[in-house]
Amino acid sequence: MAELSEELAGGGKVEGSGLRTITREAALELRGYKHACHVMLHAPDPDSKLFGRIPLRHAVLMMMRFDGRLGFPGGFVDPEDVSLEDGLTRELTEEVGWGENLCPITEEDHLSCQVREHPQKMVTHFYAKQLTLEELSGIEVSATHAKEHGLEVMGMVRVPLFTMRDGSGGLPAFLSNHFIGNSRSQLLYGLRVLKLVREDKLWEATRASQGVR
Ligand SMILES: O=c1[nH]cnc2c1ncn2[C@@H]1O[C@H](COP(=O)(O)OP(=O)(O)O)[C@@H](O)[C@H]1O
Repeated sequence: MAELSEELAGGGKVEGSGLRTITREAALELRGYKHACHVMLHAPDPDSKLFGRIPLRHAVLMMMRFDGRLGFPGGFVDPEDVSLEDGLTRELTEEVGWGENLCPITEEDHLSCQVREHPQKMVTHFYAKQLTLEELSGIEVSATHAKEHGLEVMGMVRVPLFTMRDGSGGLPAFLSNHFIGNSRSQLLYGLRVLKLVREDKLWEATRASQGVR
């Protein structure tokens, strides 16, 4: 139970990593740490209904990585990048074909930040960017033409935010996949703070995901 609350609060759990939450400002003061930035792209989808009855409400993107794990688009910030957001945009260009037609990712989109000591000293910055459904669908298409398509990125996936009547299909089954780093807790945190899934539903789905086979 304690672990669940920790994950929903964005604390997460990565075995032996010594993960802790800090502010963006404190992260930028750190010396000798690598910074990685990842973003949850999402869009309101008020009209779509699965099987004509399950309202989807929002579209949220993650990606299938080269290593068979799910994660968010993004990556390590290089020393040449002017800012964290600049590094994130560069990674997004390579991974999903992020174009200049889209609003740039800014400091205001920064959602949370965690520092870890093992296996290497690094900070993971998590962003969330709201797009229109049309823009999000455009990203799904441009990702198939991006530099890393079929290489580091095997494909974009939408996260099912609903739970099926059987109690395990949908979000619980999705959460039982393998996730890279702390991306699973980033997902839960993003869904919770942006109110994309009701907190009680999120709690239930997280619990149910432990029993999915
Ligand atoms: O979605 C994510 N959330 C949090 N950490 C992630 C995510 N994806 C990858 N990471 C971690 O961030 C670091 C950078 O990995 P990534 O593969 O994204 O960057 P790269 O393309 O620059 O190599 C790695 O330590 C990886 O485990």
